[in-house]
Amino acid sequence: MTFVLLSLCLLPVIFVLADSRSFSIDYKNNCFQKDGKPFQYISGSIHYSRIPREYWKDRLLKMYMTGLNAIQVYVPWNFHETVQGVFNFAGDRDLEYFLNLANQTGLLVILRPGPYICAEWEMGGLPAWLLQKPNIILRSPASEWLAELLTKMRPWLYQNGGNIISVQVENEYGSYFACDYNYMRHLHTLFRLFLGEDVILFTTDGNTDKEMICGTLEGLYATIDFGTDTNITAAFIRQRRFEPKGPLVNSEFYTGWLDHWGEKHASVDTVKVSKMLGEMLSMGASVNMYMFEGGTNFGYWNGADHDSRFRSVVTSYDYNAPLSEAGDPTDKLLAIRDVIKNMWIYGLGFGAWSWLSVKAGLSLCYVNCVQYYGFMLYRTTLPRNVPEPTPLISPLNGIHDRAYVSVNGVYQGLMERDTALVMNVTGQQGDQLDILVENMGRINFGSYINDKKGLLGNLILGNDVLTDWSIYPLDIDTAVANGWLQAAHSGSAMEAGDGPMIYSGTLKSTGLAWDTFVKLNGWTKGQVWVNEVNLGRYWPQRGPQQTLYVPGPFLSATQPNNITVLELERAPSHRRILFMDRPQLNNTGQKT
Ligand SMILES: CCCCNC(=S)N1C[C@H](O)[C@@H](O)[C@@H](O)[C@H]1CO
Repeated sequence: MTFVLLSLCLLPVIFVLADSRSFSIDYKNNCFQKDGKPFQYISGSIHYSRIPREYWKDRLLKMYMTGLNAIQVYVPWNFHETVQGVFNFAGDRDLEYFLNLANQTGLLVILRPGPYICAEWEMGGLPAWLLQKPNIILRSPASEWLAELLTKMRPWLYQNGGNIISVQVENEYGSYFACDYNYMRHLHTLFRLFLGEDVILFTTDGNTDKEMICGTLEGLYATIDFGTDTNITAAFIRQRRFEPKGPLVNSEFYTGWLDHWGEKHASVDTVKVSKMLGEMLSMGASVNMYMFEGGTNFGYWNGADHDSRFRSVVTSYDYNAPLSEAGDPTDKLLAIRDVIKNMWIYGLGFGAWSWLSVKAGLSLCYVNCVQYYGFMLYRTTLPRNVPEPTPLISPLNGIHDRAYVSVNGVYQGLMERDTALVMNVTGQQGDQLDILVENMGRINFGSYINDKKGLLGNLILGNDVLTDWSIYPLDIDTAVANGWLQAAHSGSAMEAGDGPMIYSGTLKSTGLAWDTFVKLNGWTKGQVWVNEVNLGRYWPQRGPQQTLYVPGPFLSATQPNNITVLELERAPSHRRILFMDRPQLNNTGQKT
């Protein structure tokens, strides 16, 4: 059976009333229509939650200058409702300001409000406080959040005078084990309730029959996603099985890929990306490039994956994307720009015809202690003398995710989820045992997203089950923001020893506040704050990322900048950190 994939969209002679705006699907001519004329979008993903507000305009302009006519945007629920019932759309969370900038820049918007978004973002965008509810069922309707968000978004719909041309419901739901059509129907009802009947609602799923079968729903336009290792024709044939008519759409064409700690920096070939983009566009497909600008997982916002084992995503979301993490154009961007330019040169512009779219017995985890991110301290005493090295065991793999162990303040070593479930300890009965537990980001994809953090199971020392824990949520971010740590350390030049230690210093202002990249050469693993901003995690010993991006707006050009480093394992005797003019994202395991 031959299959016509060309999506010719001939120019119909329709006069559109000046003040009527519409964006719809033309099922007869297999394309989108904008104000009655054929429309093919060339879009790029950009996540405002990963870029300082001061740089949004810069990134959007660069995307426009590349030739894009649309952007695709995730809205992370936990970014806007970190604490239940407290909605935050200010500053770096000012979504409407971002939409307005895009509008001013001439970019249309494909909005993806989830409520689950995946995105290598903490718990796929779902707020950690959901896990406080016993027996919570994740990926469920989230009516209050959707009411709050979608009510805000309605005026931004294209047909209402804004720039949102379509809205995605959920995210690759077909990849989730549940395959619950009633959940998707409930979301569909909510989206229509708050957004009205006109906006295009769509789904995106991976390029397999199972994913498309479980992720699609009558009334939601089915789109597909795939990268450079895919046969375009085969993928669009699969989409056609679910949408026999209407535009061909690749909603996530992977221009790069994500990095996990300990793995090689991802890289996707520029020639492959530009060649496939050109082929899809010449078939008349609408394409969104994922990512076009990746940005950074500041603070604790990185997610994690769990296939054979837990794998935490690194701080940089550079993604080997056309615009680098710091917003610099790459050769990949230039190649993409040429592809799009050629589309225009051959008169395939959109105006013509577009081709061919806690005094417990057992430790409590984070959310029960009302701390969702970062670090928790679990403290108890040794039940007996252990003069000889004695195994401390997490029998149920209950370390979520890394534990730094000290006895009477002397560092003993570390334990790690999936990979280091036992270590040796010595001490006297009654000695203080401290376990500092680090949350390395909640799983954002697949069946394990209900990813609770902390000590989730008993620890056993020799033959003794350890109990009588005291639990301390460590709000280090507040301590840094209030300068409590500088005061605590002033004058006490502590020896750089092993184990968790806070270091602070100042970066003298140079009259400039430009972008820079901090390199912690010889350090092991920890967290960095510049002034009161938590830059994210560093782990040069494991790589591949060796530097952390420091956006200029985080620095002062006139005042000394406070730098705070929480080193979790071992600091170098020199205790220096470097501020460089370029990133280093591709060295697995630092070469000290
Ligand atoms: C390692 C498994 C990654 C699963 N995620 C996949 S396939 N992806 C699809 C997902 O929709 C998007 O949010 C991103 O998470 C993207 C990967 O960058």
